[in-house]
Amino acid sequence: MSPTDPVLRATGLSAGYGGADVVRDIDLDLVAGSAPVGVVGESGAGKSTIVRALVGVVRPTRGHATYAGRTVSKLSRRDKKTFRAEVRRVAQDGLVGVDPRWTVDRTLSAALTEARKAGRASGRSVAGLLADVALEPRYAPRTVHSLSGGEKQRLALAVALATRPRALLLDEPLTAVDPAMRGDVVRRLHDATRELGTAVLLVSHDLELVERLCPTVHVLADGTFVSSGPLREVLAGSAAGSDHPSVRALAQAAPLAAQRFR
Ligand SMILES: Nc1ncnc2c1ncn2[C@@H]1O[C@H](COP(=O)(O)OP(=O)(O)OP(=O)(O)O)[C@@H](O)[C@H]1O
Repeated sequence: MSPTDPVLRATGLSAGYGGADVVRDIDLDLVAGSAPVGVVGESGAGKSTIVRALVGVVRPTRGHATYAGRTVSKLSRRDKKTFRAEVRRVAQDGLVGVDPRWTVDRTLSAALTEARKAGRASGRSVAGLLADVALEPRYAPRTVHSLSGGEKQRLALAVALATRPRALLLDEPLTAVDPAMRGDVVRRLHDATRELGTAVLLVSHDLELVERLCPTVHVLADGTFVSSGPLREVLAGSAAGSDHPSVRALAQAAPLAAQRFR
């Protein structure tokens, strides 16, 4: 695979539930080392469904998701293991599969050991991972269940970073992190993913967060990407497709953000 080939690609991807498509004809490239890509759109538009289809949790009804050129839904058992280490999804409810009785230190040490076994060692330490998500060293001896919602979300990001992922799919990753803290976390996450060469997809309602991290965004409406470009241009109405009613509604629903970007 050449460095400019997409790690993850959706081509004409349609997917949904119970035989009804929620998203249609989605084209998306995530290239290692390139800038993060954002997806915004109203609640229920299908943003999470795109992420689920990219990781193979939801099977496309048309088109496909490919990982390093291979169809995600047809990966062999062995390739799936590599896929899970190299493509990490962090959703709102964050810490899936983590024992809440473990300490933060043990959780991250275990993630680093797994990464080494998978040949994905990043050279990071527990302290480095904590710093990547703006958690202070004093959190290391704390048990996972004692953390606040926002701290758990940051720990989930640190666990994902431990495997030096080729792609990180972030689905509302910082909803519980207080707004004052969010900027710092985003800055550090941005630096860490750039250093690791990780391709990032960010799905969020938080336009400020998307604007900070993603030079390019796609607006999802009626199951398809109706407008794409820098968020500033999308909200100001000067990007391709940004005269779509759903894009105008998005700009109106976020008047402060739209004003900031004007
Ligand atoms: N497991 C499921 N079975 C049936 N329908 C589902 C399932 N998961 C999601 N849906 C429906 O698919 C549509 C898209 O859901 P999805 O979670 O992808 O939207 P979203 O844009 O991420 O929404 P939000 O911003 O509120 O998280 C919604 O109408 C939702 O009710």
